[in-house]
Amino acid sequence: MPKLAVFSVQPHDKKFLELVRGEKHPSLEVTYHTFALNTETAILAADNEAVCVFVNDVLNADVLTALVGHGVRAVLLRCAGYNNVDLVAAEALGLFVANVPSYSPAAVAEFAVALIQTLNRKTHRAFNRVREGNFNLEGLLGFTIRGKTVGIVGTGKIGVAFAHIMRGFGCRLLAYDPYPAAELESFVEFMELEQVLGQSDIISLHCPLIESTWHIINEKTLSQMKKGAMLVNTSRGGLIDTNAVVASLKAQHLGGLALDVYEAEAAVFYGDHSGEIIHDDVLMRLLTFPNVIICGHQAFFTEEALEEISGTTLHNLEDFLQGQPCPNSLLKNGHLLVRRDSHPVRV
Ligand SMILES: NC(=O)c1ccc[n+]([C@@H]2O[C@H](COP(=O)([O-])OP(=O)(O)OC[C@H]3O[C@@H](n4cnc5c(N)ncnc54)[C@H](O)[C@@H]3O)[C@@H](O)[C@H]2O)c1
Repeated sequence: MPKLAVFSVQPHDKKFLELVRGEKHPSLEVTYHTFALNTETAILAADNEAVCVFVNDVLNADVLTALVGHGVRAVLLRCAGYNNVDLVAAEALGLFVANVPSYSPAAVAEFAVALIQTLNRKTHRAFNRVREGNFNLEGLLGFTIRGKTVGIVGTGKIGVAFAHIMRGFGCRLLAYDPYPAAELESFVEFMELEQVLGQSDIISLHCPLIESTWHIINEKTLSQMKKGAMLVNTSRGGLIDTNAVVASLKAQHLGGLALDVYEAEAAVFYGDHSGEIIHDDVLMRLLTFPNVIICGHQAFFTEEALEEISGTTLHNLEDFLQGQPCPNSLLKNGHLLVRRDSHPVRV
C-alpha cells in the first residue's frame, strides 16, 4: 500500500485531499502533519514513498538528502511556485518532483485586484468605521482606476489573467517579461522593466522567485517608480527587498503597498500569533502604515483552486507510482527541466 506524508497541513488541506483520496485513491495511506518539513521533521517521512509539501516547507539539499535516506522517492508540491525546492540537489538524488502549475490563475489575479481596490477605496477602513456608527468619509478618498496605467511584471498564467481583468477596468497596460505572452500583444505594451516602473500608477508582480528576480524591487527600482505609485505582490515575498520598501514608504515615494506574500513569511504565516509577541520588526513596522495592506498568502484560497490542487497532487503521485510520464514533473527523466523561467533559487 503506497504511503504519503503530508506536511504543513491546514484543516482545508486535509478536507480536500481526503475527498480526492476517498474517491480516486482509496488504497493510499496518508499521514497528516500540521508542522512544516525541515531538517528536524524529515524523520517523520520515514518509510513513505512520497512527501507532500506547501510554499513554506524547506526542501534544501540537507532535507532532500535526509528524505532519500528515509526511503522517500517523490516530492509533491501542492502549489505552483517551487522556489523552496533545491531542484539541482533533487536531480542529483534522483527524486521525482512535481508541482501543480495551473490550479487557478484567475483566483490569484482576482485577489490582486481585490487588494488594489481595498487599498485604493479603503473598504477595510469603511467596514470598521461604519460598524462603530461613524459615517464620516474623511480619510477614505481613493482614485478612479479607469484611465490609469497598470504595469505587469511577469505575463505567465496569472499575469495574463490579471491583464484581462485590468483591461476590463479601462486601464492602459504595460508589461515586462523576458518572454512576453503572445496573447497579450494586441492590448498590452511590452517594454523594459525600468520603463514599466517609470510610467505605471499601479505595479503588480506576477513573476516567479528565481535567481534573477530575487529583490527585483529594491532601492534602485523603487526610485524608478512614479512618486505615489501602488505596488502589489501576490507572487513571492523574496521579489521585494522589504527594508527598501519601508524606506520608500517613509519617504512618501511609494504611495501604497499591497502584499499577499512576504519574504520572511515562513515564521508567521498560516499560524495564529495574536496572543504572542511577534519578533519580526520589519513586518510590524509595515503594519503601522495606513497605506499598506497585508494578507497571509491567501490569493490561491478558493474552493475551485483547492479542488484542483488536491486532484492534481494525487494524480502526480499516481503517475509516479505507475511509472507513467507526468506532465507536471519538474525533472524530466531525472534531469532538470530547462524551463524558460527556471533557474531555481538555491535554498
Ligand atoms: N499568492 C498565491 O497564493 C500564489 C498562488 C499561485 C502562484 N503564486 C506565485 O505566482 C507566480 C506566477 O505564477 P504563474 O502561474 O503565472 O507562473 P508562470 O510560470 O505561468 O509565469 C511566470 C512568468 O514570469 C516570467 N518571468 C520570468 N522571469 C522574469 C523576470 N525576470 N521578469 C519578469 N517576468 C519574468 C516568465 O517568463 C513567465 O511568463 C508563481 O511563481 C508563484 O510564485 C502565488
